[in-house]
Amino acid sequence: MTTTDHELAAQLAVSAGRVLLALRDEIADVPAAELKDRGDAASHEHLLAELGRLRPDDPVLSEEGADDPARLAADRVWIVDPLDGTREFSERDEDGAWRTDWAVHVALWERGAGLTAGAVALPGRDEVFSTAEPATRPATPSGPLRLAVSRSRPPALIGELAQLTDVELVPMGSAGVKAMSVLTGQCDAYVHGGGQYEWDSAAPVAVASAAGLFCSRLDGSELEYNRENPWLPDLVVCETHRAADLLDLITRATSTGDASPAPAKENAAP
Ligand SMILES: Nc1ncnc2c1ncn2[C@@H]1O[C@H](COP(=O)(O)O)[C@@H](OP(=O)(O)O)[C@H]1O
Ligand SMILES: [Mg+2]
Repeated sequence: MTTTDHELAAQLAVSAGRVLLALRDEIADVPAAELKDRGDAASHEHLLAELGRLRPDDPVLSEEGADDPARLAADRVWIVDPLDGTREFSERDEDGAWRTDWAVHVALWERGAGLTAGAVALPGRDEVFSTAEPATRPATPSGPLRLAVSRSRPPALIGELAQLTDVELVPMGSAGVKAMSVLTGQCDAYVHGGGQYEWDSAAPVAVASAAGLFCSRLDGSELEYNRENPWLPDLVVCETHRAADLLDLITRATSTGDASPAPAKENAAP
């Protein structure tokens, strides 16, 4: 039986997560920097090997690999972040348990259609969200807007939003974990500005969109993938009915200026 792209995205995100958990068990005592580097590399190698075996004609855009110029002419490109929330993967909480707010992202982009399949695995929680089985966001009680926000580098924009409306900030690591927190109802929105790359948001946006959530740039424009420069610095994920009000709020917050200039590319083409 052939595996669909939806199923493959989910299987690969889960199997890369297993590689990461096994590696961390094996080398738990190494310094955090080494754990991060070896985690990034092991998951990347696993994903590249499996995609090479199972989808040999499709180029891959990975945070951890040299950019493959062939992707710009390809009709199908896998966009993967082998370990999103790398910092959190290497850290323990105050009780000494490993943090669980890190993810594996696997997405498929197709020419003319955009993101068509994807999966976000949260291996530390034994969870996977994918386009194979789109989830439905549960109804949540009304109250302050619960915003998922970076725990290590919250964008200036978030402080400006908090001046304009009643918000509850919910800090956590990983773009995938934050986007999935909107899907599970833990948060009402994920708003990010100031920097990110296509691999940080591709799979979360594929999964969130398939589940009926609204996803766009901060100015409400479409998120575009497989661009020559993978810098994609901002993002909104929320329920559809909140989108107009939230984008209006973001416009008012950013009118005071939260410019996010593109840095030099970190994984420039060879
Ligand atoms: N200002 C910025 N510039 C570049 N990347 C950023 C960024 N802010 C967040 N990111 C990336 O987005 C992901 C989620 O970050 P955060 O948890 O802080 O929200 C992380 O991916 P990686 O862990 O894959 O590097 C992080 O590197
Ligand atoms: Mg990332």
